[in-house]
Amino acid sequence: MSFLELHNIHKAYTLNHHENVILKGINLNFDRGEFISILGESGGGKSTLMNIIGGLDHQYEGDVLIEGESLRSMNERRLTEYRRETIGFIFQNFNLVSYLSVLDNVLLSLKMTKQSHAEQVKKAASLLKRVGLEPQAHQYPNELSGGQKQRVAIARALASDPDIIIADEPTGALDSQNTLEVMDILYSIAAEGKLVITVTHSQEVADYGTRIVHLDDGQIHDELVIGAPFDEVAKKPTKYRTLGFRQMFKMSMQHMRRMWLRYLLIIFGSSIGISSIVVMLGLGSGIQNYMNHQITSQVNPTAVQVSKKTKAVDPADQKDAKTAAEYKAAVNKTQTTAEKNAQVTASEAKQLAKLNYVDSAKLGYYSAAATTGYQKKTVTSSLQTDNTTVLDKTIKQGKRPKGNEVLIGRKLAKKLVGTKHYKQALNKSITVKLSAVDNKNTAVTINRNLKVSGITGSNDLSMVVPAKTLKAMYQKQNVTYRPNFTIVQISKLSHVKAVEHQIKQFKTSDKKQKFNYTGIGDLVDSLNTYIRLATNVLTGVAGIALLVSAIMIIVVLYVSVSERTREIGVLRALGARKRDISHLFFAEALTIGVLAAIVGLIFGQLWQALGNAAVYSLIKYPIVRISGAAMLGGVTVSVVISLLAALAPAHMAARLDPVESLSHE
Ligand SMILES: Nc1ncnc2c1ncn2[C@@H]1O[C@H](COP(=O)(O)OP(=O)(O)OP(=O)(O)O)[C@@H](O)[C@H]1O
Repeated sequence: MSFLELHNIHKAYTLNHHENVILKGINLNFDRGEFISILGESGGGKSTLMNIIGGLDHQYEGDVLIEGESLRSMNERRLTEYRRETIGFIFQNFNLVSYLSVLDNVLLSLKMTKQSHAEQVKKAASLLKRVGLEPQAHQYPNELSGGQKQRVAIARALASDPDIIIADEPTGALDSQNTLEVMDILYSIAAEGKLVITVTHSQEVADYGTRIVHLDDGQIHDELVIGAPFDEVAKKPTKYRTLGFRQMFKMSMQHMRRMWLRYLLIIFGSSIGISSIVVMLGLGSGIQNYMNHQITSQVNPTAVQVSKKTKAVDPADQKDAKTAAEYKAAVNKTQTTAEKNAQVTASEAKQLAKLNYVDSAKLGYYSAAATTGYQKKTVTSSLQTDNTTVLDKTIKQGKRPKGNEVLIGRKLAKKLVGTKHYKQALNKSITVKLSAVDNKNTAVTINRNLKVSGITGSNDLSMVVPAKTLKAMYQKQNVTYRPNFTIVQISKLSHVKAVEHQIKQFKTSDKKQKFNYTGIGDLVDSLNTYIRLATNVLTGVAGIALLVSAIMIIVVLYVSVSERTREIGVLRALGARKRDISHLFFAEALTIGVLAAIVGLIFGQLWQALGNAAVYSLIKYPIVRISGAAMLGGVTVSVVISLLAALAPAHMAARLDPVESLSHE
């Protein structure tokens, strides 16, 4: 059994329904230490045969046996292994990876061995020394002569220490001096006990070998042994591995660095999409925050004022009155009835406090018909007991009322002490009067001097007094204190609607709605929903930019696949798996995605700073607020979109036929 055996190899191409038979039954045996020259005219099928031996082409009839193992029986994984471990390819047109240095080109093959990085670099350096290119280790292929390039290719082919070197017209593109040098190296490789198979149509080159095989018109015409094969040399076993994602990532980086302008532009383009998305989200949350800030600085949106739904009291008694005294009594009675109807009882407040999402329900009293007197002035005003709807933020001068104190609105202060010096109302004693009906159905005036503890920014004639004080004032005049509202404090703004819905469900005995409620929580919540909706629409529109960038990435990657088709062929010939090839493009997409996200976030921050600076003098509030979550979302979207964009190009690259890739022009 020979080391390598070809059994009746037939190969045909079908072009335009016409079958073109290239190899017509090739039977050949090869052994280690042989230096075989396959000699023949152009188009005779030499390269086709080499591709079959090298495991690149498996569309043929017959079989190739390597140490008795049939290539035909090998699956994809085993064939890749065969190319990686057994075969070293040298091509007529060198096929070096243009964006890798000489050293990295050689290392590419070594990366598929399990040696340490230091060992790999040492081995690469020694191979370059062997082919006389140590000084050029850090140069790039386009800085080398043809002969030098071919010597790099030889070093690369030797790097994985394969048993067979296939050199397809290695000197075809070289002058006689370089031909001599390259053939000397190939000879020395055979002398080390490897099987070297060269393809040539030069008799002079063929004469270097130990055996010449004439292949013409797809057939072996004759074989000529011109020298003894070299002895086999025992070699140290090499452990192999596949190219991992890290290696492919590194290669992608090297490729992107060489094509930096193209990738810079695509990263810039994609970053516009990401920055517009994060800025739109930031603007949405900024506007929402601003609106909420503006609203909540005036009112408490989580406090709902609940009062009784009342009907006008039938004044029948008044109509029936015969004397002035009877009429007065009827009027007083009507007022008491109205007050009773409007009363919110302690047990009702308790029921309201028990509703879902409600923290508390506190009773209070409101009257729209109070009067306020200061010196000789009397002003009709409203009065309410202190409660959580009166925000500290609204008190512009002084503080909340305690004991015999009252908090008044700015407008009332202006009416009482004059527009210019209204602040002087602070700490002044004013008279607060309310007309009421006592327990004996007699009209009385509730009256007390209260000290102005504070002035609110409110533009109405309002007074706020502590509930205790008002209660005491009522009791003093023998008037029953009947709270007519309760402040329902809700745990969260988003629960206001739900609580209001529950309040609506309270019914009177005649099945009518029992309570009215006033509050702006519902409105604020709806407003927030609209802003969120508008933000989502704007973000969606900004997302179109992302779609465009995804298309740009797809185009760039397709261009990249097309430009790198030969490189893909070389990598496959060196023993890279299909998956390694797709990793090459996923790594590029990942890099584009991450860099675009970073640049996009930087732009976003820049827009945020500019936008906020532009409107700050106007609203004194940062209108763009890019949150951490929006930034994280931006990065994720960018990376995911880039990877999705890479799917089709990476898949196409991985499925490229190695032979067609290598002959790609
Ligand atoms: N993919 C292909 N489809 C169709 N025909 C092909 C294909 N590849 C090669 N051929 C044909 O096969 C024949 C043999 O080609 P091959 O490259 O093996 O010849 P060769 O002996 O190596 O020639 P040269 O010395 O010029 O490199 C040629 O006639 C060529 O046109």
